[in-house]
Amino acid sequence: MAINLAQETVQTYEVETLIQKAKHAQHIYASFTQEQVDEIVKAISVRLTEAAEDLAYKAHTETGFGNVKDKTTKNLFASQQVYESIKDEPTVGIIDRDEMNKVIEIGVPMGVIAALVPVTNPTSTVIFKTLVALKTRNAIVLSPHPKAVNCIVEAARLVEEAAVNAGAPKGLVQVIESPSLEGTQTLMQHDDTALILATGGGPMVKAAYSSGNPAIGVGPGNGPAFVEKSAHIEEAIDRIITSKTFDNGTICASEQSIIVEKGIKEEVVEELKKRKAYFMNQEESEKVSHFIMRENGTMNPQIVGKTVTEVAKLCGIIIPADTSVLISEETTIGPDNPYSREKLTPILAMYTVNDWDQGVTTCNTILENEGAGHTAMLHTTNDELVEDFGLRIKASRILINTPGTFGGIGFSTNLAPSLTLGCGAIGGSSITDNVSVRQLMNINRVAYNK
Ligand SMILES: CC(=O)SCCNC(=O)CCNC(=O)[C@H](O)C(C)(C)COP(=O)(O)OP(=O)(O)OC[C@H]1O[C@@H](n2cnc3c(N)ncnc32)[C@H](O)[C@@H]1OP(=O)(O)O
Repeated sequence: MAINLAQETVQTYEVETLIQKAKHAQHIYASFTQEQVDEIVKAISVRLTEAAEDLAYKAHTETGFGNVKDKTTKNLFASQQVYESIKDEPTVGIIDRDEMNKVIEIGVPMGVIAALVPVTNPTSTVIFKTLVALKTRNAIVLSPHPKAVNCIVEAARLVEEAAVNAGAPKGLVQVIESPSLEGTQTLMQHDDTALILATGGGPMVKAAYSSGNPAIGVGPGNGPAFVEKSAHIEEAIDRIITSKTFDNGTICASEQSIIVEKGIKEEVVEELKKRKAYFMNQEESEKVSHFIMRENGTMNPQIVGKTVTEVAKLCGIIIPADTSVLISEETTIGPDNPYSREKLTPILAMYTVNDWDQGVTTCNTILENEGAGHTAMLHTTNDELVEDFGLRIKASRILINTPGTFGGIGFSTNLAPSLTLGCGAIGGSSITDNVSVRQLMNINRVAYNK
């Protein structure tokens, strides 16, 4: 007990030191001009683009999740696409003058951002969160998931180095190198923490919300993909398989179930089989079901981000070597049916519905079970149904004819490119936006008498 207390005190002290270093650097940085800030952000983008593959390799080796090729793409998405989307955005001083309404907007930094970094997308999340934090003249303290510390520390080191070389004050990017519950809580509850960006497992996100500081948290996803009867089936299945297999399913906007109208089911199944989906029989489904969740009701890290072959081996089922995803046909939705929940691995549930209305209801029941406010997909060629789906579905990102993984993060859609996706009030979040620079600065307004 005495040893634990001593360790906790050391960790609290370390975190306190990191926050003070970040705070000091941010005070200096707050006086930087837009041009200076933009040079720094550009330098980070260039350096982290160069390092994308190496960091992907390190993230894969350390976590055992996903694969190097897709992690490289995720890193490049953060260093290039996120950068492109923010580079011309004004964030310093007067950012807008509305002459007609006589309102002037002024961008003000928040201060020190506390950023939780998940094990599923570690290095890409570091690149994303540091870019948006530094573009808005904030400092950032990163709290790594304990199983991805080394790659997160390395990514943060490269960001800090690039920033300093481009003229930033030392200390804007800090990392907790020995993460612990105690240390993370100290960070989240600290008076000098301006905002928490919490991406990760449910308990961590809840802890962020109860810290007493403003927080933007990302709840679980559980995206249903509704293949409606007018859908272009070959394209729809191509999108779903590409999305679900990307980095072995680690993106929270990825598809978790397919909802298909019974009139087109046969064609959909045929197309899925063409794309090497493996339909499990009841016995196989039962075996795999025991590995999806762990006893505490959260996702089992043994299957997260693994290849379909690894999952099959672990669960004791035999599948063809070229299998893309495992599919379990389901009829029930609820906390006790793991197939109806989030599975960040190449496993999908499939539900058959009679018609459009039942399909929409099924999507909502799945989201109410888990993932409310996150993401849902519709595959259709009928524009009228798109609006009906949009009006009825309980998701912040309602994606049409696009892969969930890429559509949700703004890679294949025009949503803001982001790796932190708001889930709205229904998902326990204050916003439905894809987080970007707008959510990381305060906007003061000068307003004249009408
Ligand atoms: C856009 C996007 O795609 S974001 C994706 C974000 N979504 C997710 O990460 C999915 C939800 N995550 C999970 O379910 C889990 O993290 C898993 C299954 C992926 C991994 O499980 P595990 O390796 O067992 O880690 P788990 O998240 O349960 O945390 C283990 C411990 O690390 C701590 N921890 C987790 N994240 C952090 C963090 N960022 N900083 C400090 N500590 C952390 C947890 O509090 C927990 O502590 P405890 O053991 O004292 O309770």
